[in-house]
Amino acid sequence: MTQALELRPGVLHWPGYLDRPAQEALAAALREVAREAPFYTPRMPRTGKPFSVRMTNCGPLGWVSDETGYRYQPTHPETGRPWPRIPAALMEAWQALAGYPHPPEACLVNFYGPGTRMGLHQDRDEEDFDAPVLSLSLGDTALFRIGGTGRRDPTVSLRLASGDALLFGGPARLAFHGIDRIMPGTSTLLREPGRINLTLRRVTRP
Ligand SMILES: O=C(O)CCC(=O)C(=O)O
Ligand SMILES: [Fe+2]
Repeated sequence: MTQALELRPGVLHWPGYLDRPAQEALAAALREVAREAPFYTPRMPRTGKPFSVRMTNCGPLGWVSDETGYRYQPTHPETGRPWPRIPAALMEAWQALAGYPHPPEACLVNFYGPGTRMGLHQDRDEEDFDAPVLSLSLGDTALFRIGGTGRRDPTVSLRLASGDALLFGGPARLAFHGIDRIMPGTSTLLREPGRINLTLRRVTRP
């Protein structure tokens, strides 16, 4: 396994955690996920403004957003069907990296097309903040930014490339983070230009 870099307390980065064959296998597993649970366009609470990022989920619960707010739910908001299972390779990554004895319950799958971004936010819709959030990236490199638990705290930027793993937990569990931009043409992994990010989350208290 590659060595983790600790960017600040509670934020760990494993560049190239998944090698190319593992990335290809995971991309194929995600195409299966997306066949059962198609990517959809979430909307902002209240305003209903569409996100530029498209999303789906796997696991017993999935994170969704629409006019009524952010929440976790067991079914896809458009098909009404249960989310597909979390691929085994992701469960293994959680076991290897999360340092948390209970399995993740949700895996949010984000698709960033060229030109999309994600504003600074906290992941705080979970009941269990003792568990970290584990992120894996596939496809084009992203410029990721992470700060402290205050919106105006100073931030650090890093590139998340295909195969990279990133964990934030402990003192950084509620750190503000976001994606400033996607760098086109930086990966040949996916069939279309863009980036997939997966975040594994524990939602309920065990
Ligand atoms: O795309 C990323 O690397 C981060 C995604 C994220 O912060 C989220 O889905 O909450
Ligand atoms: Fe997030």
